[in-house]
Amino acid sequence: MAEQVDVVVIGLGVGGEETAGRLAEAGLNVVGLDPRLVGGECPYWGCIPSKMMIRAANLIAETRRVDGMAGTATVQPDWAPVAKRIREEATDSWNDQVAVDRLVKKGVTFLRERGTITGPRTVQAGDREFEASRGIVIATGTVPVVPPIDGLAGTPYWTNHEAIEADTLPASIVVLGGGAIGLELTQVFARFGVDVTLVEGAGQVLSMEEPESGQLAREALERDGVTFHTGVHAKQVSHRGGTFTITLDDGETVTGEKLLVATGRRVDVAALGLDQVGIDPGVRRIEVDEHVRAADGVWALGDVTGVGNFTHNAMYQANVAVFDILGSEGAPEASYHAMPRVTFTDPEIGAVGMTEKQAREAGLDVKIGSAQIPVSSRGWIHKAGNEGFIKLVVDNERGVLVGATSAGPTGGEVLGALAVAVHAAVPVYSLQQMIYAYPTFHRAIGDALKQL
Ligand SMILES: Cc1cc2nc3c(=O)[nH]c(=O)nc-3n(C[C@H](O)[C@H](O)[C@H](O)COP(=O)(O)OP(=O)(O)OC[C@H]3O[C@@H](n4cnc5c(N)ncnc54)[C@H](O)[C@@H]3O)c2cc1C
Ligand SMILES: NC(=O)c1ccc[n+]([C@@H]2O[C@H](COP(=O)([O-])OP(=O)(O)OC[C@H]3O[C@@H](n4cnc5c(N)ncnc54)[C@H](O)[C@@H]3O)[C@@H](O)[C@H]2O)c1
Repeated sequence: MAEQVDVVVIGLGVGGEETAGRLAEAGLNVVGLDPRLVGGECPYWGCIPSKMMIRAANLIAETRRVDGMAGTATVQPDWAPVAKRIREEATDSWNDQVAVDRLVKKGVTFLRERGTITGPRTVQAGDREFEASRGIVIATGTVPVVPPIDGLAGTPYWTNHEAIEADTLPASIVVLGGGAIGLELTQVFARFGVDVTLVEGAGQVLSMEEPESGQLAREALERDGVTFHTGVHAKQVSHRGGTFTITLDDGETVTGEKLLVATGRRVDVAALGLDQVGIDPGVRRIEVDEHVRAADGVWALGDVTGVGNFTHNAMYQANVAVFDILGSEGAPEASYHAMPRVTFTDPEIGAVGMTEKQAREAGLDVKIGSAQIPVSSRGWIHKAGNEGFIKLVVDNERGVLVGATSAGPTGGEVLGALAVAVHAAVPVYSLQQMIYAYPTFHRAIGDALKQL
């Protein structure tokens, strides 16, 4: 006999945890299910520990910049404090008791179980079944893509989990995939003295962003000693005597003590019972409308929707779902035209909205404005580590920005101003009349606007 509740949330990563907690605080009877850790990828194997690693790696790089600018400094990189901080401060050694207690305190019934949809409003969790009168929220995230490369399966390759959990670093590593995960971790490893070889199948790294961004990231990582192979795929992998040997499809071989597979993410919903609610179980992502509804009485949010694999998107969609489920007045409608994203390499590469290519493919009358950070006043003062640029993508017909990139020492922070401009469709004329504080990095936005 199914137990009666208001809402069942399947998956308690950042999106599901937020949704379950807020609905329970609003007085609904909520069941939250997750067989793994409450909080999901971001706090345990994603954003937070990886940014701790990046903070440490950037300290090393900044120290190396002292020479010639502020005296002399030497630094002896040591992974031990980084691993300790990740274990003790970020993840509690991958124990979610604090998060579970927080959720339960909000009133959520938490079960460490996998959820399976068994009917339009019913979910099985272990030996219990729940009937959710308001509906079901799917927030099951993604899992790493492991390409079907000959010999790869069965080898002790790393995904982001093993990379984040590493107590010690190898002498060398091959990184497969030059997206956000590949680039961020590659730079960390390289700055801690690991010999890194990065293999990217596309013609350049960070291929979804502006070509200038990929070029900038590559040059920065090459300065850190990274070797790149772009436009080639791994054809064969072997692991013998503690060494990975990867044969590429151009005939070259690369070797490393470890192999990190960072070739993207995929949804894993085949066994979720989506057919019970009229959704094809073979989907590559669960499509949602502006209220993040996926079907009658079903909401989906976060990475599983394929809108953008970012914590801020999961939180954004969670907010939309909460308002809709509660039937609140003035419920917000989701819009993704100003989706921000930041790759936390040094220089940081922030972007919002469309790239130039996407805008042209959308048939817009595109105009581009750009500025180089090293020749801006702040960039020139900054000197060592000042690489970066601003690129603005304008819809000339509407006279507004539809996209922008901000790369540089604080590229992710400077992005904030550009995100507002794209989000609110601030007229370019108005942006041109703004006063940009001197001498800030964000003042380069004003320089780029002068070209329009
Ligand atoms: C190395 C790395 C670095 C990252 N850095 C950033 C960053 O700096 N900024 C940023 O915005 N994003 C970053 N991300 C992405 C971010 O982690 C994700 O976008 C975010 O975690 C998505 O949240 P989610 O709730 O959709 O899914 P997840 O966090 O993946 O959580 C999904 C949960 O669902 C559970 N689940 C799956 N199936 C079931 C089922 N059938 N029943 C019950 N539970 C189930 C899983 O166990 C999991 O706990 C990073 C990711 C990685 C891997
Ligand atoms: N700072 C951030 O916000 C942040 C950081 C890390 C991850 N993330 C999110 O996590 C998700 C996963 O990150 P990711 O870097 O794994 O994925 P990604 O999709 O960003 O990049 C994967 C890369 O691997 C390449 N690739 C695919 N198959 C390959 C193969 N067989 N050989 C060589 N290269 C191959 C692709 O061309 C692509 O460049 C991303 O969607 C990202 O949004 C975000």
